[in-house]
Amino acid sequence: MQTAIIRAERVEKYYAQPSENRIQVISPTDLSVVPGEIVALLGPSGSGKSTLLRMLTGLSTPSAGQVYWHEKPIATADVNVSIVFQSFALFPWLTVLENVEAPLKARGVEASERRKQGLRMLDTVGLDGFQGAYPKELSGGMRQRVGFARALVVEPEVLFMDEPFSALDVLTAENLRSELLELWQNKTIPTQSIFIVTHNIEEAVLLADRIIVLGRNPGHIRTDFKVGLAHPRDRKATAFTQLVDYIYKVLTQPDAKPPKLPTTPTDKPERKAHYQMLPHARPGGIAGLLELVIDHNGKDDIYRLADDLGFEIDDLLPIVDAAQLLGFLTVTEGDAAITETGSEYANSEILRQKELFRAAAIENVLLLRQIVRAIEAKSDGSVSEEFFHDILDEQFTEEETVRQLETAINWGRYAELFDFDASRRRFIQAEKLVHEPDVDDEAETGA
Ligand SMILES: Nc1ncnc2c1ncn2[C@@H]1O[C@H](COP(=O)(O)OP(=O)(O)OP(=O)(O)O)[C@@H](O)[C@H]1O
Repeated sequence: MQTAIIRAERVEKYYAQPSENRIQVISPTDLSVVPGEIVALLGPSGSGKSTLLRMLTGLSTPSAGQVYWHEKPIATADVNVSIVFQSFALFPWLTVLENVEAPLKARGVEASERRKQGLRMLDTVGLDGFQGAYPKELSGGMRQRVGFARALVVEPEVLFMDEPFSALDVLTAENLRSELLELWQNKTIPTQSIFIVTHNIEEAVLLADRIIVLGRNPGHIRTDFKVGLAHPRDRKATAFTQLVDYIYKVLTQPDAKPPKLPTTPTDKPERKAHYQMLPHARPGGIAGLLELVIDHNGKDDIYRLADDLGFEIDDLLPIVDAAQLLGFLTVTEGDAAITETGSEYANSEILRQKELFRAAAIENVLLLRQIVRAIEAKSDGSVSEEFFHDILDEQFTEEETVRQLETAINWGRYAELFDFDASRRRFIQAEKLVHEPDVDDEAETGA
């Protein structure tokens, strides 16, 4: 067992809320970064990837638990890490060389030595000749090269990267990725370990020796496994695509225990949320996806569907999730297959579609069921949004609570389960559910 450079022990993060409640963003988590590996951290938006990265670097203090740097509490240790950011985060008023020298200056390195090391690093990342340029004169790819040079010039023991390639076009990203890998494999840089946060599953499988997938609400490790593929990796190789499919599967089934991997992942017990997380998808989008799956003979690989649609997988996943939640789609081994109800839904005319959606929503979505029950239980047939806000607030962040309610309103209105009075922020009975001739609008608004 290798000694960890960084070791997080039961780290947690929560944020205070205006109300008394606090929002837990990371649940107690153990995680070690050991020498000789590239670790990729994947997870859906909001699962706490950046939060975890910030705690591991010492930029942010855990609310509970401890991070150790070579077994010393990180706050008291002489930490040698660098971070490359998605947004490059360069100083626009400094030249390329001055940007690269900045961290050396902060460490008190003398001017001529700074210049020497800065120029050498610019050379390493392919930017020799650009030392006098300003960031605005450079392309995105070159700016990120400056970002790398600035991070690497201090010879960090661990190099952290937060989505370093996602602001770049596909070809530039590919190019920069393989150059980084080359620097690492040839040991041109003395960095002991690289920790990369990414949204891109293929990127993780291309680069990483170990992949960690986070789940959310609150953030927790769903699976943490080694990637046994030799470099250079071939995206078309079966072992590669199997691994990509496996990770899609883990990500598209947030409530399932991660399945067995082609290699052996360390499965962690899965936590069950009281309320499922409603995926933020619109009914129209769900119907569109189902039609597409039908066009593909009722079954297709999610990854290929995203490709065909020109969608980022992150944009498609909520729609897939929603269709799955409603029982219109099943996802197995990264393949989405339409169910009988899903097929009927996609092929029906609008009123029948609404009926099917209504039945599926009531059956499968706790929040919608509760809203309908609450409206039915109230003599005035209306209930305030605040009531559900307070309940959801216990489980989700403020931002997510608002989004959950927005999605619930959208689905509930579409399915005619209820209506929503936006001026009074109240859920009200849907027109068509009002059977009593004497219950009119006035009675409703008088509540
Ligand atoms: N200062 C803060 N106060 C309250 N909540 C916060 C704060 N910072 C982050 N959060 C919440 O913590 C959760 C995790 O955020 P984080 O940025 O770490 O996630 P992420 O996985 O990196 O997301 P993304 O992939 O979208 O960048 C989110 O729900 C976010 O809204």
